[in-house]
Amino acid sequence: MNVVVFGAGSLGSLVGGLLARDPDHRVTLVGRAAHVERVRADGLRVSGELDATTRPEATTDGTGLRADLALVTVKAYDTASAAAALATGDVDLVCSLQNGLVEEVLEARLGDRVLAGTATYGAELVGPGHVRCTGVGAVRVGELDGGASERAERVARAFRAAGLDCTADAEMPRSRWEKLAVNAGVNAVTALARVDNGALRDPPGADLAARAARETARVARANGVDLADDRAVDALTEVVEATAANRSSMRQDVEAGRRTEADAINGAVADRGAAAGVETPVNRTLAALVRTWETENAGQGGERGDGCDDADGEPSG
Ligand SMILES: NC(=O)C1=CN([C@@H]2O[C@H](COP(=O)(O)OP(=O)(O)OC[C@H]3O[C@@H](n4cnc5c(N)ncnc54)[C@H](O)[C@@H]3O)[C@@H](O)[C@H]2O)C=CC1
Ligand SMILES: CC(C)(CO)C(=O)C(=O)O
Repeated sequence: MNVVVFGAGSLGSLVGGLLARDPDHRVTLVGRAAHVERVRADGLRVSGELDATTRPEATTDGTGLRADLALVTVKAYDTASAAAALATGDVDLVCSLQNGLVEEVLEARLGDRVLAGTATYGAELVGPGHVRCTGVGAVRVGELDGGASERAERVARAFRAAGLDCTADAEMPRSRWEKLAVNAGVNAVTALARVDNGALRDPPGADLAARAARETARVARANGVDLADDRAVDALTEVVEATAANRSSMRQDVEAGRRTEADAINGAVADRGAAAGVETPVNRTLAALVRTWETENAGQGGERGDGCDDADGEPSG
């Protein structure tokens, strides 16, 4: 498959680097200058829980690209600009692996080429040309409205051919909201309290996170998605246990002084809840607290800490 990975930061570099292990795939990373230059010169190194050095192509220009599949791995707030860039090219399928409710943003610009996806691999960009795998997880892809899908199967086969764990999911709407419930419970709480995910195993963090996840399940049901409260809380509990030693992505953003994805996670739950007449006091409060922090602090961290600064590209939001 000819695959473009739009947003070669942590997750995009990991997934793109691993996909490039299959010589039958042609992989192109779209990223920032320092990272792109290093990948072109020395290849992409994957370390940590997986070990590989591969040679994907790399570019800073995401416009006019031709691909069978574009994986979108920018932060949620950069989704609209990624969609605009992809719309200038010739891409058959587009699949988000992001957190948060972003697929509708892609669909508005790119139409029914868009598949939904979730990823539980953990990734951290160490520096230009080098990404660390902090957790071997799994990828799910499927139709936004659910149902069996030949094109999702094709994408899943391409991932598996390169040794990634990937399933075509006929129940993608539920899987997507389940992942949202997990992120609604984990991300803002760990970012605000500055704790590892494992702190949510016990009260009071566990109770707060479970309330955010239950609210998300209620909003999902009001939006026609069959996600039971217990299933959302079980998913949360499993992820907290499996990632107990992790710094959540939102905590990493806050500690680095970067903008967060709170709008696409807790904010999206609160907004969809309001539209459907469902009260979401926990998600609304978490989103407001993170936004309050962002107003005073985000953007003051300067360096990304991985040497792959955004300063040489489009501003992030
Ligand atoms: N890092 C992880 O372990 C996981 C991340 N996710 C989700 O995946 C998404 C991406 O997360 P990360 O990889 O951690 O973020 P990241 O910030 O490390 O990577 C995004 C990259 O996209 C680049 N980018 C944005 N617009 C661009 C453009 N127009 N041209 C070129 N490059 C552009 C940014 O400069 C950045 O390097 C988020 O929604 C996150 O929640 C989901 C599962 C795991
Ligand atoms: C699964 C989890 C909560 C792992 O930390 C994550 O997706 C994130 O941090 O964004």
